[in-house]
Formats: sequence, C-alpha cells, structure tokens
Amino acid sequence: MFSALRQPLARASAAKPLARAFSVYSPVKNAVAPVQNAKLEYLLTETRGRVALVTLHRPKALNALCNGLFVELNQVLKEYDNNSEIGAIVLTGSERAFAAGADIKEMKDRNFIENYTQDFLGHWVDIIKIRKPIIAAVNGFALGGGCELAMMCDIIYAGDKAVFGQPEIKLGTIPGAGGTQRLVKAVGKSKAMEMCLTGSVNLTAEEAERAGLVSKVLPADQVVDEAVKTAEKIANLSQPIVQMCKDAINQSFEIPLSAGLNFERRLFHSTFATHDQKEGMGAFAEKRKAKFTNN
Ligand SMILES: CCCCCCC[C@H](O)CC(=O)SCCNC(=O)CCNC(=O)[C@H](O)C(C)(C)COP(=O)([O-])OP(=O)([O-])OC[C@H]1O[C@@H](n2cnc3c(N)ncnc32)[C@H](O)[C@@H]1OP(=O)([O-])[O-]
Repeated sequence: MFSALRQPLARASAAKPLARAFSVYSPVKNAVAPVQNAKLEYLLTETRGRVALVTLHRPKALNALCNGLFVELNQVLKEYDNNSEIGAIVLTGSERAFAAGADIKEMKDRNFIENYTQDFLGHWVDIIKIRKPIIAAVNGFALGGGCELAMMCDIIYAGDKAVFGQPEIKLGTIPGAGGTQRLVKAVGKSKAMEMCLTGSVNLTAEEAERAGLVSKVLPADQVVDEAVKTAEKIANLSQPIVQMCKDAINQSFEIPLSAGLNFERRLFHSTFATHDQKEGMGAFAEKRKAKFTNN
C-alpha cells in the first residue's frame, strides 16, 4: 500500500487533504480496517521543494490527538520517509494549537485491560521510527500528548505565544508518551517535576527556549516558514550522513556515554565509505560548493 501512495504524496503541492486508500483505526478496539479511497481527515500535507509539511488539522478539538489521527500520521510520515524526493519533514498544527493533548473524550471510558492487552498508545509513537529529521513548528497549545509529540520530533521551533505543559495529573492520570522521560532530559528534573506534578505550571515559548526544550522562538506567523527553511538546509545535505547523525544523537538518550562515544566513532569511520564524504571534504579543499549525491 505504501508504494501505491508514494506518487500522490510526492506530487502534492497544496495544503489540502489527499484522497487515497487508507486504513482507519477503531478508537475502541484498536482494530485496523482497510478503507479504500478514504480522505485524510485529520491532516493537511504539502511539499515545498525537498521538504514535506504535515499539518495536524482537527481545528474544532484544538488538534486533540485521536487514534484516527495517528493512523494517518504514521502512514503519511512513513510515505515521506520512503520517498527519496523528500529530505526532511516539518510537523505543525494551527496558530491556536499544535495539539491540546490526547483526545480526552475518546479515551475517558477505556479500561485497564483494554489498554494493556491492546497496548494503547503503542502505535501512536511510531514517529520515533522515522529516519528523516522532523522539525516541530509549534504555535499555541502543546499540552499533554501535544508536548510529548513535539518532543518526539528532532528540533522544536516555537511561536512566541506557544505554551508547553503536561496537565495529565489534573485528569487523574500521568503523561503516557514521554512527559516524565523526555521532558526531564530537556528541562531537568525539578522543572519537569513541577510541570508534571502540578499539571498547571506551563512553559512559555521563551521559558522553553531558555530551558533547552525549544531551539528557536519566532513570531507566530514565521514559525512554519523558518522551520521549512531549516528543513530545506538539512534536506540538501547528504541524506545518509544526515541519518547517521540523527541516529548518533538519538543514541545519547539510550546508552551510557562510553558506548555512545563508541557508536559515534564507528559511524564517523563509516562516513568515509561514502562518496559524499569525499565530495564534501574535496569541495572544501577545492574551495567550491559540495554537490551531494546521497551515495
Ligand atoms: C505522540 C503521542 C501522544 C500520546 C499521548 C499520550 C497520553 C497523554 O500523555 C495524555 C494526554 O495528553 S491527556 C490530555 C492533556 N491535555 C489537556 O488536559 C488539555 C485539555 N484542554 C484544555 O485544557 C483546554 O481545551 C485548553 C486550555 C487547551 C483551551 O481552552 P479553551 O481555549 O477554553 O478551548 P476549549 O473550549 O476548552 O476547547 C475547544 C474544543 O476543543 C476540545 N478539546 C480541547 N482539548 C481537548 C482534548 N485534549 N481532548 C478532547 N477535546 C479537547 C474542547 O473539548 C472543545 O470542544 P467543544 O466540543 O467545543 O467543547
């Protein structure tokens, strides 16, 4: 199914839902049922040069994250990951909300047995398997799962009115997709504890930048364009080397320093097996711009 979808995605140039074959998730049972020629209901997609721009589009619910949205998001991201015309991805929401968290109304009646046996949220986090860099362009609310989704991306740019928070505790639950883990690594234990334990201490965009959660704060109407510009820069570098670099940085979250340094050195060594390393260093020595061929 993915290869059949590749062409329509690669050609898409306007921000509108694409008609295609799709699978949808039953919110209750997590069962995948194939639906032919359904439309994207929760996303807008477009391509700008070598960058794919994916917009969460559930405006009436402030982009609350539901099962159907993740089925679409996973498929679209996988398509772009496999499309050699695309070098990087920008994920954004609306000016009012990147995402106001998991859909509370959809999940409120779930029970423990269902959650456990169906591994509720298991497939929601497939975004971390995407090999190409993903930049989150965040405006408005990034709460609960919205904050967690942004943290699963590789770089976060925030609009000046963005708000990051983990309010789950006020709903009688805890963050379920990285709020107690990635947030600690991004902002430190004390701030993460304060945010998660109170549910009401949020970070403004500037606070998030100071804490290291966000790499740049921009006027709200410039966030997406700036994210696309950065994504385009990355997309025009050597793609295998970009992927190795993303891999190496992500390893720093998983393994001890000595193992991470070893992993990094092995990847560094292996870049010398590529044509792009010869081209990149050769171009520097010859005082010309490198032309990478992804080999
Ligand atoms: C990457 C993988 C992610 C996995 C996630 C893991 C699990 C996660 O850790 C758990 C959560 O996220 S738990 C969630 C953590 N998040 C939270 O606790 C935040 C919950 N949201 C809020 O506190 C408020 O909506 C805001 C303060 C965001 C805005 O307030 P405002 O400006 O007065 O606007 P308004 O009038 O309130 O909302 C407009 C419409 O949107 C609707 N809607 C909004 N969020 C919704 C949601 N999450 N659900 C459903 N619907 C939601 C709202 O009902 C209303 O619809 P209506 O049909 O017109 O009634």
